[in-house]
Amino acid sequence: MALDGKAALVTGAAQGLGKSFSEVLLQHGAKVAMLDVAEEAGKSLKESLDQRYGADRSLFIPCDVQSQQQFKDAMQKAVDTFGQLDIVCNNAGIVDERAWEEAVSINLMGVIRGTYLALEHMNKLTGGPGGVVINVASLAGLGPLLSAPVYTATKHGVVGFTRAMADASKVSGYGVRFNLLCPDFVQTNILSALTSSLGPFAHLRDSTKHLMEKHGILDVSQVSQAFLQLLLDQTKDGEALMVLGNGSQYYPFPSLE
Ligand SMILES: NC(=O)C1=CN([C@@H]2O[C@H](COP(=O)(O)OP(=O)(O)OC[C@H]3O[C@@H](n4cnc5c(N)ncnc54)[C@H](O)[C@@H]3O)[C@@H](O)[C@H]2O)C=CC1
Ligand SMILES: CCCCCC(=O)CC\C=C/C=C/C=C/[C@@H](O)[C@@H](O)CCCC(=O)O
Repeated sequence: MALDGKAALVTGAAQGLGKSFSEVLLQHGAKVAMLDVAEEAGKSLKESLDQRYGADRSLFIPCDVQSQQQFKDAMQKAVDTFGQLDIVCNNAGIVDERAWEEAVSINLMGVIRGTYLALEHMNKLTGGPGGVVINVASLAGLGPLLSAPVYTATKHGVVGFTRAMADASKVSGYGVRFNLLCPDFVQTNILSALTSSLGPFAHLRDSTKHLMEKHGILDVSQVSQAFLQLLLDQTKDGEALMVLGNGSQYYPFPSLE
């Protein structure tokens, strides 16, 4: 299978998109370390996956991506268990326009933390095997959502950071590729909790609901198939794959050179 012998780590893996990414990785032969703060959901998922794929193919590690020590220890445990890491998906994220510092801490700082920790283990200049990092942004990382300005900021930050890391890696010779997944609306807990997530911008929820009606709502399986497409295309580096109701397409970033 396409990912035989590969070892992956996914954050926010216990539910929603991260759960779907973990299942696709296992279906295609990879071993997966699943990190999440949702311990019960994570343990339940691990039990289910053990039945389908065997206990040695996956690992659930309770981890808050806001904690440097927890994230460092979790990634080290994954490397100790699987021998190395070839794939890291920084997926964990929230929408919370009231507790906006937490949204920045998870959505942006957590992605930066996971990217830097992944590079520590993958960097060919320091004896690593190389690899690929896929950071989960959003269409809100490419265009603003007026009902969620901080969420928009975190996702725009993930886009800019990931593209800069791809360029830095190419010039430095790290042997690590960095790409972005930018899904449209997807039916997960984030969408279900939307009305309570917008804080001072809740009066603008109808604008986003109209956008959801216009764009449609994706199933997690549509996004995880795009995740696999991005993962398997080794020509992609510094690219953003948009996942839309009518298919997936790479965002045409303008050249500023
Ligand atoms: N659902 C949607 O419409 C879209 C979601 N996204 C992004 O996809 C990613 C996954 O979100 P969904 O699966 O939709 O939401 P979800 O709420 O179903 O799953 C998010 C997972 O992340 C975990 N998590 C939250 N904070 C964490 C932390 N501090 N440390 C570790 N794990 C943590 C949660 O426990 C949960 O299992 C997020 O980055 C989100 O911004 C992007 C575009 C669209
Ligand atoms: C706040 C809900 C976030 C839900 C999780 C997501 O990341 C979904 C993002 C999906 C689509 C985002 C589209 C952004 C479009 C903008 O470029 C602009 O066209 C929208 C203008 C209207 C508006 O701001 O509502």
